[in-house]
Amino acid sequence: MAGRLDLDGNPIKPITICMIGAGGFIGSHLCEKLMTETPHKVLALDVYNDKIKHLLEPDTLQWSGRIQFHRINIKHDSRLEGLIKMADLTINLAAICTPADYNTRPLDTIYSNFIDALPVVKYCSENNKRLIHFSTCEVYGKTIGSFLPKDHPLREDPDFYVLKEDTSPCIFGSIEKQRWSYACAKQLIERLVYAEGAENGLKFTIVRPFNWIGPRMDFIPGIDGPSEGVPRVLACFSNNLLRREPLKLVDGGESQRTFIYIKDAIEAVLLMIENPERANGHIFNVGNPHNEVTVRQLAEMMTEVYSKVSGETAIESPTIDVSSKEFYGEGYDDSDKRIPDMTIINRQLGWNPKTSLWDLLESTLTYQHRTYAEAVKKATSKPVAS
Ligand SMILES: NC(=O)c1ccc[n+]([C@@H]2O[C@H](COP(=O)([O-])OP(=O)(O)OC[C@H]3O[C@@H](n4cnc5c(N)ncnc54)[C@H](O)[C@@H]3O)[C@@H](O)[C@H]2O)c1
Ligand SMILES: O=C(O)[C@H]1O[C@H](OP(=O)(O)OP(=O)(O)OC[C@H]2O[C@@H](n3ccc(=O)[nH]c3=O)[C@H](O)[C@@H]2O)[C@H](O)[C@@H](O)[C@@H]1O
Repeated sequence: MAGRLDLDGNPIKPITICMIGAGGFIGSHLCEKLMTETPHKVLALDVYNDKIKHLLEPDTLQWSGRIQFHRINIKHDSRLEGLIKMADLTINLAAICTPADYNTRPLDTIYSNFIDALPVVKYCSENNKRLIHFSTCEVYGKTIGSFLPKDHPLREDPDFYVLKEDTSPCIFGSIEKQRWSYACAKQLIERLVYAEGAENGLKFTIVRPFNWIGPRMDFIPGIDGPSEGVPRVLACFSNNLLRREPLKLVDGGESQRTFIYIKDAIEAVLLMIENPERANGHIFNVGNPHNEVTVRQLAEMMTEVYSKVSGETAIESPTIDVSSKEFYGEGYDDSDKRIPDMTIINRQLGWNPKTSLWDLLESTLTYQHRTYAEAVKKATSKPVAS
């Protein structure tokens, strides 16, 4: 760890980071990276800590003393400002960010992604502290190309679908399509952070993740989360595979996504943390433009990879079509395609993703199988109470 240098060859000084939402999927990987590869200290804030328990106990861990967990709900906790003041940098990850909530709990979604983030921005600005705020690729909404007729040649033109931080518009559906409550709240908090930078000199970086996936993402319904809960697609499909049920393709599984391995993405965040001069004032897409698939192709690939890692043959009909109304309820809508432009992050931080979709699914599904297969078997073999 000694002698670590930033991208300009300067020694990296140890800092204290106030990480809000540290107990979630991204937070747990970021804490792990910071503890194992850097000398930085983390004040880890969250309402849960199950996903970082392995970093907090026991006291003999080489980094004990460098990570401190604070069980705090930022909605209502007067300790928040003090913790931000104690740190050099605040990273805000806290949010409701599962699509099943956007149209069914729009108020909670808007409060979580906008109102609850306001004091964090304010305390950073007033106390002259640097902020890395987690937004989302969903702020781009739909592509311009999606409004062209299906067979229009311009749909093939990258100008009509590649998403660029500084030039692409944000295109959402109508208000009754409540799916966009999340994207719209994230867009407004981005605008607020940006304005604090412009008017009051806040040093900020905004991250727009494009479908980061890997171990510890969300939960498996009925095992470590509610039976009726609907997590993001990786966990939905993992759950179906573990239970030997068909994978559900919403509206035919035609939407396209680019998936990036969490460990590649965390490398990008570490570069932002340790190169403030290069990261401040920027909005960064963080994704893997080479890993594009339709959701149907993702289902097929996950089925194949899961068979390989579990040694179980796939079921006879591995997928089933469901309507979005049936799966998510009224007010659902979707992003059609998400290809991140990588020019800015490449220029500022020299970062590129490495892991192919096949490889990242292989390591992630190996983890899912090892972590959940026994528990699912037990849960499904329980006799039904009469
Ligand atoms: N995973 C992705 O690919 C992805 C993509 C786009 C955007 N993001 C954004 O990145 C951030 C982190 O995402 P994630 O995938 O780790 O989600 P996650 O749900 O796993 O983590 C969010 C964490 O924030 C905590 N939290 C929520 N509200 C809180 C509150 N009021 N007080 C304290 N803690 C609170 C939750 O308990 C949770 O542990 C979110 O802002 C999300 O919108 C993630
Ligand atoms: O991860 C991201 O970058 C962002 O996008 C996600 O949104 P989305 O990609 O639509 O969410 P997923 O639940 O991962 O769904 C991906 C696609 O799979 C489909 N899906 C999902 C679950 C399922 O069982 N079947 C299925 O076909 C969805 O309809 C959607 O088209 C979430 O909004 C956020 O976590 C985040 O901000």
